[in-house]
Amino acid sequence: MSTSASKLSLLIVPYPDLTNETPSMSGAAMLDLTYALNSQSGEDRFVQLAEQANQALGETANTGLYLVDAFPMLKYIPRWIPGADFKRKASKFRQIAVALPEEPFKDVITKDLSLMETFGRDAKGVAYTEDVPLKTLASIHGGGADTTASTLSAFFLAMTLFPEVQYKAQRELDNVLSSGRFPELRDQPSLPYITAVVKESLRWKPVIPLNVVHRLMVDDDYHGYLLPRGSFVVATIRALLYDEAAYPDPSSFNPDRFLKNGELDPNVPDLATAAFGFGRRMCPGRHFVQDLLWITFASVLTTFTISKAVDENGIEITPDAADNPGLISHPKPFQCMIRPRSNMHAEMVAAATD
Ligand code: HEM
Repeated sequence: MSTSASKLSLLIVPYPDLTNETPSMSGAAMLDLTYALNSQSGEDRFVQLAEQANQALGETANTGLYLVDAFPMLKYIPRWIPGADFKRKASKFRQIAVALPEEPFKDVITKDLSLMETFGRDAKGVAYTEDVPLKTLASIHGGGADTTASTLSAFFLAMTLFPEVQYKAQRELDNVLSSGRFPELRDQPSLPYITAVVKESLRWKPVIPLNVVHRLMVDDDYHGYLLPRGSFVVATIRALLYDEAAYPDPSSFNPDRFLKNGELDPNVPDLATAAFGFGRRMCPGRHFVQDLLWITFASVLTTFTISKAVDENGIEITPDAADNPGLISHPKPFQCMIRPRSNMHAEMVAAATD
């Protein structure tokens, strides 16, 4: 076997469950972004901490799931009483919630004493205590990992189920990039279809379908309805992104809905306002993550083809497009095949990852 052929076979990967891979990919990216820490595998303690924290959040953040949400006095019952399972869970989750900010922060602060200097001072000129960077960095690390993994999985699922979209995206990439070159963010204006694939991935599989619950600080008026201070407000993000009037045939993965005459259509509602939440607490990572998704999708589609996996009889396996519900929603586990588009593309990937 020639060198390039052996490299190629190494890169052909049938993924038994792609949703297992994406959390390590995004977890590693978030660790690098927040703490400049390098993680090479999903076994990394800090990547796992973020995954565990998100699982805990998924189990607890749906208001009303536990009786204690409605009757706070239940928090005083002893742990050993039958039905007090929520207390045992809460103490386990608390350990994770404490470890998530503290462990990576300690790791970094012992190596880089200038971190506190970098964080600077508050508006009154007072130096921040360690609590501020500790919690700020953890909210970025924890907030970015699982959400991004969800959209990465949605993208691989869409490419498996909608090969015509993938083909169109690859044609655009091939036309714009001279062969042997990876895309760069500065190529964005020339690659509107890839931008539309990012938008459609965020719309097709809303990451936080019911948003994070908000509570009103003051009375509010909504079309004549009084919403008293203290009310919980649940924004149905999924309903907005599946609104037939704005997005006809919403279950189809159709990036063209964002385009007109080969350009992004400014008249299509800007979904970023819905997929990333609302008001003051709107996702602060939204600009960063859209670029991260763009460069990831563009690089993957430049070099790889994603297709259905086949079973032992050679029959294609069509993944179920359904979701695993939760505060952060993920596509159900699915199989797919990821292989380089050609020997040249295999060489490109091998050279970039050497
Ligand atoms: C596909 C990716 C992402 C989606 C769909 C998403 C979506 C959201 C949503 C819906 C919220 C709640 C907004 C609200 O309360 O109205 C949120 C909050 C937040 N997100 Fe994201 N997010 C993503 C990626 C990221 C990334 C990459 C980061 C960090 C780099 C991040 C950091 C945060 C933080 C810190 C909050 C809490 C903000 C606050 O409560 O003030 N997110 N995100």
